[in-house]
Amino acid sequence: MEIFNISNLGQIKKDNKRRAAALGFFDGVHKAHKKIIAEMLKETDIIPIVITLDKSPKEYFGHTSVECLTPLEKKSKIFETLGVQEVYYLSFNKQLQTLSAESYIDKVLKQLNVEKIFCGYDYKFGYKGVGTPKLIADYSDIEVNILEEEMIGDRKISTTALREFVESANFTGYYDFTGRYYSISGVVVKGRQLGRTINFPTANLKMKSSYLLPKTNGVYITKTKVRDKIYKSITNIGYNPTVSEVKDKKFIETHILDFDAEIYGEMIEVYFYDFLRKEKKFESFNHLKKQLQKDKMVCEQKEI
Ligand SMILES: Cc1cc2nc3c(=O)[nH]c(=O)nc-3n(C[C@H](O)[C@H](O)[C@H](O)COP(=O)(O)O)c2cc1C
Ligand SMILES: Nc1ncnc2c1ncn2[C@@H]1O[C@H](COP(=O)(O)OP(=O)(O)O)[C@@H](O)[C@H]1O
Repeated sequence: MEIFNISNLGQIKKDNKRRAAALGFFDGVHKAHKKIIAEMLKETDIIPIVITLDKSPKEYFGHTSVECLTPLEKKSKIFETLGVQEVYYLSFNKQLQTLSAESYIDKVLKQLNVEKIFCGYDYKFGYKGVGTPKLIADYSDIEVNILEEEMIGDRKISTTALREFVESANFTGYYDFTGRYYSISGVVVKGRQLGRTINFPTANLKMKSSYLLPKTNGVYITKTKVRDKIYKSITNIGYNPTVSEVKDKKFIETHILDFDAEIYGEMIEVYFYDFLRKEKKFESFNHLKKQLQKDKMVCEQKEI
């Protein structure tokens, strides 16, 4: 799969390849997103591509980073496993924000020889979001395919639903709506080096992107992918009140079961399965150690 980071629309070069494009922001890549992509992939004689943004308009207008479910790298990996051949991340900058809906069709869709588009019923684009799938059909010869609202039970499949699932630690809900357990990736960095002194080394995660996290600080039953293998793990999100008074920076650290290797600087991925308990301030480090032994036992016994 090829990835194109487009900071200026002039970078999109005309060629003679015919394309079908899935359009949208795709945060979380849920089952409705996957259906849009699957519909596109039924077109076998034409290159299947995704055209999306490098950041959400909300992030652009709010001038802050918004925690997301699938930062670009993760999103790209998912697109690749689904069979997408090209992804275009358009920089959401002044040029794109002020581009009229018609110019978007001319400078992006037509320039890429897009013959068919696939999108959700609520897809909007162009300056002030006035562009709709209907406008594409009226303004061009491009075939427009719209996926109507998809439900699971009585709930609409949406990124909003996924965000609620993550924040409230409803990881089975997230799984049901996406087909994947929620995961975050990061590099292992040095901490206080205390964990090993109680036989609980804990890999401290430094995330490259800003992920949405469960709201409650505490311990989660997780699995961790390290060096291409997956292990059970117990992961704490919080301020480590037993060893620290300050609350300026949240730590995410995981003790990987049945694993023993130095992994500083390596990339790991933590998949969330269940909430175990809230983070507590213990009387002593030894009391924390006893609790960690219990946490580990629960994790060992849990079928995940
Ligand atoms: C599964 C797990 C549960 C934890 N629970 C708590 C807790 O309830 N309270 C707390 O203060 N710290 C908790 N911690 C964080 C520890 O304080 C921290 O891992 C320890 O101080 C070692 O830190 P280090 O990696 O910087 O050496 C937990 C860590 C893990 C991995
Ligand atoms: N089972 C394990 N789980 C997590 N980290 C492990 C494990 N075995 C070895 N390690 C290594 O030990 C480090 C954590 O030890 P710790 O004493 O908590 O140090 P730090 O405070 O730097 O995190 C990890 O970053 C990793 O390199």
